[in-house]
Amino acid sequence: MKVTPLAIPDVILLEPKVFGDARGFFLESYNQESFRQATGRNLQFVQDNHSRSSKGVLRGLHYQLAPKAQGKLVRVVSGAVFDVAVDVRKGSSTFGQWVGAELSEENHRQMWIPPGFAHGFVVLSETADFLYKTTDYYAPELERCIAWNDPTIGIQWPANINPVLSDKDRQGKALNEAECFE
Ligand SMILES: Cc1cn([C@H]2C[C@H](O)[C@@H](COP(=O)(O)OP(=O)(O)O[C@H]3O[C@H](C)C(=O)[C@H](O)[C@H]3O)O2)c(=O)[nH]c1=O
Repeated sequence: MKVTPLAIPDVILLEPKVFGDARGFFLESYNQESFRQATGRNLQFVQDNHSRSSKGVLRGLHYQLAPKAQGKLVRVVSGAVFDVAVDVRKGSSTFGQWVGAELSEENHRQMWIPPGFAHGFVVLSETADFLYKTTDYYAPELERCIAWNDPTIGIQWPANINPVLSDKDRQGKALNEAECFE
């Protein structure tokens, strides 16, 4: 597996080995020991999620506060998205900074987003199936949303997106008003 820490090195891009043959391909989408070696974290994931979105849908920027902060291991099995993580840990030297990468069925990339980061993505293809594992359970009462276009974060989303947002995401808070991690 190829392991690439991003500009905020806690966020890691993982590219599993793909075994192609005349039938198609095989890859290990998750291997606990490989993940531990790649991230130095021996984690238990407790939930698998799957969302399907059409082109231009933007989901995020979401995170759950402690004690239900979620680490996420995300991937795309059909289509393509631009995936983003934002450091919302007040004590971090990279607080308010973001990293992003294109995840797609073609590149098989996965992104490890630790607890303490807001997460979101925008769909680049006609549709995208987004699968991810989380290290804690869904806790809506602890879920928070930061505005996708907060100028103090300054995410460089792909050009010309006109995002389709949920009501919740349309009401995302500015980072300086949001409840963050200490
Ligand atoms: C996240 C979640 C949602 N739901 C229910 C709650 C709603 O009735 C429905 C849609 O939820 P929501 O609009 O919050 O889904 P997304 O906008 O895809 O939210 C996710 O999108 C961003 C990108 C994330 O990183 C989070 O994992 C998560 O916040 O599914 C559940 O039952 N369990 C869950 O774990």
